[in-house]
Amino acid sequence: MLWRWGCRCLLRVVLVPGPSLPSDSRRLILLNMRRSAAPSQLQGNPFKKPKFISPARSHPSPNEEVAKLNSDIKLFEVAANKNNFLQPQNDPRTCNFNLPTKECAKGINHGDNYREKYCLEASTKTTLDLHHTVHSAPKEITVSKGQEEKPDSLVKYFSVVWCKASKKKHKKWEGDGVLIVKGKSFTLKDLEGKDIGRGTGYKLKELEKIEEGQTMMIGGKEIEVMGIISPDDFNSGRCFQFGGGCSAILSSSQAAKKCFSNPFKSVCKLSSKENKQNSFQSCKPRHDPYAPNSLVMLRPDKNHQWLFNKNCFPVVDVVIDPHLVYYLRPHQKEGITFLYECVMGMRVNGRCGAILADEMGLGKTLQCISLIWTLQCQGPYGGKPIVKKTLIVTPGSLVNNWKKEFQKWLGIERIKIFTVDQDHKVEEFTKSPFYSVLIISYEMLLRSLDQIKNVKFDLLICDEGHRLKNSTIKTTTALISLSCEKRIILTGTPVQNDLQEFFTLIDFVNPGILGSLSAYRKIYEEPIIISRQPSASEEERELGEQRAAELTCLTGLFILRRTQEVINQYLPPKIENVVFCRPGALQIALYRKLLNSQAVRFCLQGLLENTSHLICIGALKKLCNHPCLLFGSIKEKESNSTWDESEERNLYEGLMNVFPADYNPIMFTEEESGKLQVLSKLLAVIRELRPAEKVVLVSNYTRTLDILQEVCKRHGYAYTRLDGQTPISQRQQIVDGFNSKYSSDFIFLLSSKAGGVGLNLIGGSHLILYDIDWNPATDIQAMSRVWRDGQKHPVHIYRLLTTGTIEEKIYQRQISKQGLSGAVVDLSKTSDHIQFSVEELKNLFTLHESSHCVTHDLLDCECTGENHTGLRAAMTWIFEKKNFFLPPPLCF
Ligand SMILES: Nc1ncnc2c1ncn2[C@@H]1O[C@H](COP(=O)(O)OP(=O)(O)OP(=O)(O)O)[C@@H](O)[C@H]1O
Ligand SMILES: [Mg+2]
Repeated sequence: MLWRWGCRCLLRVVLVPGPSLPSDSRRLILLNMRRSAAPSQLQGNPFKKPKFISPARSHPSPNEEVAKLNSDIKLFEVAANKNNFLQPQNDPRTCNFNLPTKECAKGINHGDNYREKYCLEASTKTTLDLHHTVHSAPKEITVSKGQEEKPDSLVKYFSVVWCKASKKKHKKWEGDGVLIVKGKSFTLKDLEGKDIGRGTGYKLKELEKIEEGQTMMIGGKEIEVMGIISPDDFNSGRCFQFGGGCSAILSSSQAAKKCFSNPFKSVCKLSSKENKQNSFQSCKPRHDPYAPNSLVMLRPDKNHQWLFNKNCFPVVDVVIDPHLVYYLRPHQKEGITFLYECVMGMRVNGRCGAILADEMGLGKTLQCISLIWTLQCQGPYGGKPIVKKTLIVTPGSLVNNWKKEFQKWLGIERIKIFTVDQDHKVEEFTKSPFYSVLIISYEMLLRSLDQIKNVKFDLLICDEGHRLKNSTIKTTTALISLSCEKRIILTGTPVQNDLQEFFTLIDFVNPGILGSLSAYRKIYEEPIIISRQPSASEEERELGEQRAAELTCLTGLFILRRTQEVINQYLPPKIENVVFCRPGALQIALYRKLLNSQAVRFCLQGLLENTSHLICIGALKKLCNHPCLLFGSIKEKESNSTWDESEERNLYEGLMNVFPADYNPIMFTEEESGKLQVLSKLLAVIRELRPAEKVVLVSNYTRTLDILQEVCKRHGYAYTRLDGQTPISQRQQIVDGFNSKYSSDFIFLLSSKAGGVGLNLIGGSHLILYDIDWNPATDIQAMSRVWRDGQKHPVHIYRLLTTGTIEEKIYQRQISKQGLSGAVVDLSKTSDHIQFSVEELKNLFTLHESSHCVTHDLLDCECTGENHTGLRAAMTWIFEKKNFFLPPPLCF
């Protein structure tokens, strides 16, 4: 027997197989609810067992029952029958059961079999049955570890209702709960996962006998057992069914199925003459859905129509403008289809949010522009446009880039864009009916929030939206306060395995879908984090993994991430070089001194505050970039009044004596830093061998950029610079200038933290990462600035690392943790918070002086790093004194 709970009524739906039933061997029987006091019963709790109805027994006919129901339920039934959504779950791709099936309309291109691919992709991640409200009624109490185990390890799960113990005849149940019985003890949890009762020492026999319908007194609470929960439903967290998330997804499975209406045929009769005329005019799709290569969006199913087509307009195909389709890559067509279905509420019923987390350079901007243009001109109901006004919020440096992209793909006539800057205020936009798209930076948004709130935006796009991962920052609260329902986050850098940040992003696009934060913590975050700790038991590990898989599955419906591989074929080759540079003599002396400082020794003994090691790490990183940076920091600190008590004093003690007595940081030399020396020669090689090519030089620190700028000046290289201080209004101009073939700039100095995201720097084909970040995503972000659509030359990436130092250790950590950026769609990978054990700190705070590349040694690779071709060979040759090691890329 399969059963499910109706989505918005006090009724249960029971599906009974039987020989005399219709073709799909099942029918729906709608039962009146047995009781209604507990909250879940008002919303529908699938883990409450409905009254069993034997297939052989006679029931009231479905028709009789249906007659009692409201139209909502009728629709539910019809949709169910039509779409066969209650089919047995033989398909291993159960996780994606909710996804729309392949279009039925022959000859219409609905996006390159996207759904099939998506299904397969996700199915490799988890085999969980998302369609959790449809499952076999449990036959017997399930035991988690096999019947033959000791009774103490037997675990059973029950859905219950509970109230405080009382002698009243008519109980008023206070809530639903989950009862976990393990050996002689039990735990009672509410549906937010919180423990509300515990007990131990019960008679084993009594606990073993618990069955459905039984009432019991435990831990001062009276409970009634409503049903048995399978270990799988408990482990995945589905039994908690909180926050409406599950029911939303449940409904979508009914909704998102196949098309059923002819695009040219009205679904219902329109009464007035005027309506008929309107419908006649707008009945035709804007573009021909049958034209070759046309890209047609999924037609709304009956459930969607019932919800959103109250006026019974005819259903019209929504077809992407062929002018755009001509340029779209296959993954972009899929992306547009995905975004359309999300914002139209076709994927998760009643939720219109999406996260497009494609890797950098995949053209998220074009996908959004195509969506906006489509929704602004078309809609599935009578062709009526879905969106009038769109708000795009983006980092300041990208405001004009968005405008440029609109113009690039749609010209200046089709759509009117307003960008906010110093001279163009939001008022201008609000007063004019002329503009349909407002592009604003996050900073300006905060300043103009009141005016923005007065405009009714139908679509909100947050570019580089990972910055919204912190729910307490002003920008996030400001954006949450906007009433717009259709919300899209664009990010090439998805959240790095922080489950709380992940929640914030999800909750922003689809508010409430994961329930309250406290429930989310109990049901997902805690078990997942516990499972990742080395001390986790096998049971905890399994629970955590299953909860992670379920979370991935739930959110996978509205998160899409593709990797750069999908555009590799359109791009020139990319050659990545990791250049290990030997530190200079001064650097080595200072490094040794720092490692011998009291601060570092205390850190290793665990005697200092948590953050102290970060100060030590910061000092070592500065030193690797150039000793003059460390010199500057010490001088600055010395003049500070708190210097005497500060931890830095312990770190820097005696360091000044290592510098030459007359050391002047302004007069720094290249020889003092191994990396700077290599950089200077590398620039010379590029200049000599590839005079027409340009270089993007990236650092995380503005002070380091100052040094690099000075090097440019000394060598007479024309340069341009973009960092956090660059006024937003000038940023696009600087980027355009560098990208122009007429520009004489040889070098683009870029602060990766301040301006790395989203920029197109295809004018440069060499990118040098002068320093390394803990987070590999920051480096990948920077690299993606040059290796993207529009790049004409083969791209060379050089990552400079100081041999034997902390930089190598960070790099090793990066390569061992690479792949984490997939975290947004695969949360089951380990956490990457920077928490160091004393062992790790010991490793970090060691200088390896004898090796020319510790990372290479670790690989046990025999190569000498000498057999290079092309530019790499030239580099090796031109350098008179080989103060670097360049292993072949395949080494790593
Ligand atoms: N189909 C296409 N054909 C040619 N060029 C394209 C196509 N799609 C995108 N581009 C170009 O590729 C470049 C990168 O696109 P875009 O800036 O949208 O990437 P992105 O996904 O937003 O990356 P990031 O995460 O770095 O911001 C842009 O110059 C854009 O015009
Ligand atoms: Mg972008």
